[in-house]
Amino acid sequence: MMTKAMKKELLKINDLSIAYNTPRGKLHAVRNVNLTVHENEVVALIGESGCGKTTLCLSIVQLDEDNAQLLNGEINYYKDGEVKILTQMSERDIKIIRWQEIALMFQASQSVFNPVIKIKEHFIDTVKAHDNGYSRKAIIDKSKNLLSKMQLDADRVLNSYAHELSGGMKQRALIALSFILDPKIVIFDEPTTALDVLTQRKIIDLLRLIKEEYNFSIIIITHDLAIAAELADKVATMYAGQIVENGKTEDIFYSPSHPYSYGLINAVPKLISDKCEGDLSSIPGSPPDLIDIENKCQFSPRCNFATEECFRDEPTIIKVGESHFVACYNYKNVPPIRRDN
Ligand SMILES: Nc1ncnc2c1ncn2[C@@H]1O[C@H](COP(=O)(O)OP(=O)(O)OP(=O)(O)O)[C@@H](O)[C@H]1O
Repeated sequence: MMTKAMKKELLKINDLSIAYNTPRGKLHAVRNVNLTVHENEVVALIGESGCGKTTLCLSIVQLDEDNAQLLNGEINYYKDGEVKILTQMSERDIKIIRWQEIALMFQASQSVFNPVIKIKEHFIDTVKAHDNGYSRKAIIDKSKNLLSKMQLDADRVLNSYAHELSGGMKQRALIALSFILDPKIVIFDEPTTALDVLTQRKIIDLLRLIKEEYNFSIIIITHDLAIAAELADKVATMYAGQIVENGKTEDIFYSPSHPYSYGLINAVPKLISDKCEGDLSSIPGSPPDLIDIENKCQFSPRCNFATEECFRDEPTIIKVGESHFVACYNYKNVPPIRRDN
């Protein structure tokens, strides 16, 4: 059996910085990010809106907006002993990687379904676009299998138009679609946001089931820390374009070392007990303007642990434990999360 320590690296983001060109100047949406995703690992990206999570994920498959600019760094994808530098690939080559190696399901993904063609044709088109030589029958069989795994009536869904399905059914059909080419990584950006609580619960349970059966990695962006706590092996907290903390899920949720992670988790007091509800809005203040970035810890104006040096210099990320990294001068002062509250 392969232990966690032996897991191979699949994706490696090295010192990545991305800015948006705006009329006010460069908006630094992703700043010096390092992140590794291993085979079969679930990585959750957490942090308030506007911290750079979506920009980071879009850059993995070069789907950034036109005004986005890669300032620095690279993203490596490892396959069969070879490394592919995603950030240097031509549009033609990256198109082969998308869906086939790295599938994406973004916030607005439900609109991916063209309203005038049946769901069945979306599965067929996606496979055919990658020229795999599958017959129509083979694609339908595989689609049925995946849709059934998502606990949908496969025949009905395949023969429906998107508007004939509920939001939860569409979302499950999309998840099935994202697996159709056996990708090695699936990126989910807020996969359950627009859904009611019961449907959210169901989708998370199904994701966990499908995850147990297939061998792939997940990067999940979520505002819902309960989802991160439940699904992820590793959590990266983003703030003002940076990963300010990164570690095993247990470390982040029970012994966070960054005051921002601590604040996010404390904003959801029942996170690790049976009531997993809450949002990320309860840390006073708001993230900084990413155009005029000062040389200081970006979280310092909102931080209860800040000292003089936090306002003088931006801390770099350092190792504070096995697989645990943090960018904070005062990480030692951040208390563990109490489990009994
Ligand atoms: N096309 C764009 N042009 C200019 N600025 C942008 C563009 N897209 C995003 N931004 C800005 O980049 C920053 C990072 O945004 P991003 O969407 O990556 O954050 P996020 O953490 O994913 O937030 P959310 O959860 O709301 O999607 C924000 O300040 C956002 O306003």
